[in-house]
Amino acid sequence: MAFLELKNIHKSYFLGKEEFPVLNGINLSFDKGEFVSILGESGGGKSTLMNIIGGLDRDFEGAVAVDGEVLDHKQEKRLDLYRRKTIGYIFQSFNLINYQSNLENVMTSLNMTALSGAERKQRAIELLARVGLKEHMDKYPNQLSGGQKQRVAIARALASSPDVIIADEPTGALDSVNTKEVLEILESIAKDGKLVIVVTHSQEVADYGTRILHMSDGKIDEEKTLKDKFSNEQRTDEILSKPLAASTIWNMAFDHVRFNKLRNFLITLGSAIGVFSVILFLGLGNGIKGYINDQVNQLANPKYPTVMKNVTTDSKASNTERVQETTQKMATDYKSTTLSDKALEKINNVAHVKRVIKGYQFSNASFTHGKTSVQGAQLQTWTPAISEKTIKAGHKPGENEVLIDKTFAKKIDSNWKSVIGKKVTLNFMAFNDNNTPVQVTKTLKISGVADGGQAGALFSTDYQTAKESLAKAGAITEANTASIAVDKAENVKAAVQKVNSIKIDGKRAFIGVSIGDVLDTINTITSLASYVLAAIAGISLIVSAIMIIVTTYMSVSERTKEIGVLRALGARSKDIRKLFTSESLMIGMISAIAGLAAAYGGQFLMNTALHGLIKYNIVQISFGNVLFAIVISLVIALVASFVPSRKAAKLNTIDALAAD
Ligand SMILES: Nc1ncnc2c1ncn2[C@@H]1O[C@H](COP(=O)(O)OP(=O)(O)OP(=O)(O)O)[C@@H](O)[C@H]1O
Repeated sequence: MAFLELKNIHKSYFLGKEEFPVLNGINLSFDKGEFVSILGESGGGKSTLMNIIGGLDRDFEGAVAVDGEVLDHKQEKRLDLYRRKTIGYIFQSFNLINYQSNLENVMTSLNMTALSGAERKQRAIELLARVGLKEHMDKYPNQLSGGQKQRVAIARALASSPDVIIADEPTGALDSVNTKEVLEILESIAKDGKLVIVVTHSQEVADYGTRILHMSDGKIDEEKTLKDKFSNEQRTDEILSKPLAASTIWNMAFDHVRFNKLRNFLITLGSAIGVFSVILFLGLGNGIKGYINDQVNQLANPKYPTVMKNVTTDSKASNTERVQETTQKMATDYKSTTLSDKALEKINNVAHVKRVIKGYQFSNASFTHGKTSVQGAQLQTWTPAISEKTIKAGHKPGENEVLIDKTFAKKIDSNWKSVIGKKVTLNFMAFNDNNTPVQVTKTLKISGVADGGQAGALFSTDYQTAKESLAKAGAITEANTASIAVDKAENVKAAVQKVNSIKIDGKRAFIGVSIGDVLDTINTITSLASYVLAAIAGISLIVSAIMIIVTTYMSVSERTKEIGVLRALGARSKDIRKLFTSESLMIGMISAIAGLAAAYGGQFLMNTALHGLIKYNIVQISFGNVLFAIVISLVIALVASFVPSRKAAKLNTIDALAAD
């Protein structure tokens, strides 16, 4: 039984409906150890026949049997394996991969075998030595002569130790010296017990073989045996074949990214700028949020929410609107805004509330020291809700004492700390039981100086002192504000909710506000602003996606021939898809890393520059931001390469090999 048999092969090409028969019933048998030349006029169908034998063409009638088994051309997987294991291809135009060294070109075929990494390398070096090119193994194909290139191609074709070597015009591009050398190598391959089939126009080349077949009109019209076939003894160097490993595909993609340095650098730069700006804006959002939180927490103790009387009837009103209405009412209908002891008792009974601290709040107070005065200040009584961190000198107010704002202290004396112990006169308007305004005046000793920072001026007195002053002026002494001490920070929200749900006479009685609520609102606004800015910056990521699409398309069309070669070597269609996807992913990953590095650089510069001003790191890139940058870059790369990489995978191998 012959090793390779062609049974009644028919093949036609169609132009529209018109049929052009090329092969008209070919019946041939080949054995191992043969060196068969196929001669024939141009256009006679020799290459077409080779593509069928080589497992590149599946669209024909008839059968190809190897070792007695008929190949099922419908099974792509089976054909991939057949090309990988049984067939070695040598082309007229060498078809070496130009961004791989000669050694790597041979390794590409060996990477589809089960040999270990070290074994592959050793075999590649041995094969290059066999074709006389060991010392050229680290060169690239464009650094070799035509003859040398063809010898690298032969080494590659032999790499997986296939049983059949198909060579389509292997010496067509070579001079007579190189032709002879190549023919000698091909003959030695046949002597090793392999089947060598060579398509040629040259009688001289044909005469080198053991048998000549002549093709005419799609048929074998002449057959001549020149000498006995060489030994066809069973080879001992059979190598198990294996599909390309993901790591190999990744390495090939990396080699190609490196080969096209400038182009890939520019795309990476574009994408990295997108990642950089998005991440910097998100980091800035985090920083601003953190800064505001920090400022607010320096001002107020989150464990002490504030309570005012609710006077709003509109059930849909927000707490901010309610506070506004109560504050306004304090100036027109003061009595309606006071908190009776009985009402406050209800708050005291709420779970997690430890105690209720009564207080006052008056707007439009004035403070006078000698000729220096401040008008329209907000006065409040000291409560633990105010953070002691706000006190920059001195202490909180005790009996007949006042804590004044730093700006006012500076007006009194540029050495502002020296104002402590001095006297100021406090004046403000309160109301009596008839809602008639009464003037309250009190001279107080300055106990300390406070700084309200971004939140505004801070003036506070002791509650008892304020109460006595109100009583002396005949004004209402009931509290108009209160702070509640909650046992634990995590219970604040629940306690405030409960306070807000208390009803007296069927109406909502209180407005409880915690710093957490205020911060929630601020944080929402800040996040929103930073997301909007990041989204605007993100437009550049869309541009980078388009760039990746364009380059992947360019890459596919530039590398069409390479795709054909890889397929002829036995790479699967999904390997080709993975190759292009890996390349995009690599560019996406490098862009993400470069963009992140730049964003961290920007963070460092901005924080260093602004630290003197605000004593806070205003850009804070979080781990979540980093993760987001990486994920978004990879997703963009994946989406952008989706169509082009599929296009590459679907290319017809024969057409791809014929590409210029
Ligand atoms: N993809 C195709 N579509 C249509 N016709 C084709 C296609 N490929 C080849 N042909 C035609 O089939 C015939 C055989 O082509 P083939 O390349 O097999 O000939 P060949 O004997 O190898 O020629 P040459 O010696 O010039 O390389 C030619 O007439 C060619 O025009």
